[in-house]
Amino acid sequence: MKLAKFNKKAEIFYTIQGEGKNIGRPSIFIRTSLCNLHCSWCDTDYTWNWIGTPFKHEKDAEPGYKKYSKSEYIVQLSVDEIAEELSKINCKNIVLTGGEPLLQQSELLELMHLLRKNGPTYRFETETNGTILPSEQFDNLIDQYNVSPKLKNSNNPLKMREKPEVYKFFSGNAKAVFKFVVSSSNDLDEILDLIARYAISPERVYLMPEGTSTEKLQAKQQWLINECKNHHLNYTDRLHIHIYGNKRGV
Ligand SMILES: Nc1nc2[nH]cc(C(=O)O)c2c(=O)[nH]1
Ligand code: SF4
Ligand SMILES: [Mg+2]
Repeated sequence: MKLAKFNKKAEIFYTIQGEGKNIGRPSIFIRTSLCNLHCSWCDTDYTWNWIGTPFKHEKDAEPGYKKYSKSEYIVQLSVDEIAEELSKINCKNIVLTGGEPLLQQSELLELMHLLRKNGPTYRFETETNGTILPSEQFDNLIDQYNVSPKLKNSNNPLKMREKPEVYKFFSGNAKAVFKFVVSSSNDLDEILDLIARYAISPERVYLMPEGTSTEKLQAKQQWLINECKNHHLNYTDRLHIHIYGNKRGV
């Protein structure tokens, strides 16, 4: 499986879930590489913004920002090697993230199989951008989908970011919760429109401010919480940013 490479090793880390329904829960994160979308504010751009690709990123304006080389930012690990890494950590809540983890769902399925066989108390969550259908076998093993539909503010073309059959699948799946990244007040109408069109129940929706610093998150907090109250949606912070800052592996 292709995982994000960090300090010459696979980006597998034990921390607390910083976002959404299980905020605060001790969890092991496995960060897969590769993504099928290219959000201009993505904070894991080292999983997709490869040298030679035409994708734009907010950080293009920063002096010294460079696209990534696959050999420096991808590490290939077998399912057995990943299971071996996980066995060293005393935690059974696994969060599959990326990039877009469902691009490698057959390998992740194998990993979940293997882990459950050896430890039936393992629990699996996957983060996903909601554009790829999980297989029936994957759906049988996963416990929770954290679906994060991408909006206009991500700068992905509509045809790539909104896959109606996939949104319908997740809307009808009781294991799915939805997490919308909110950049500005312009995003609200678009979110409410998606919730209405796909009949997503409000108690399964989390609105999360976009930002990779406490200052940026707090600037949106009061306003966004008011919108959550108005529309009976949940607010979620990005707890790990407040605790650790914008760092990898936390
Ligand atoms: N602590 C922590 N919580 C997270 N929740 C979602 C994350 C992600 O990058 O997918 C993430 C992450 O990178 N760290
Ligand atoms: S879908 Fe997620 S990982 Fe992919 S570019 Fe967007 S924010 Fe980054
Ligand atoms: Mg993240």
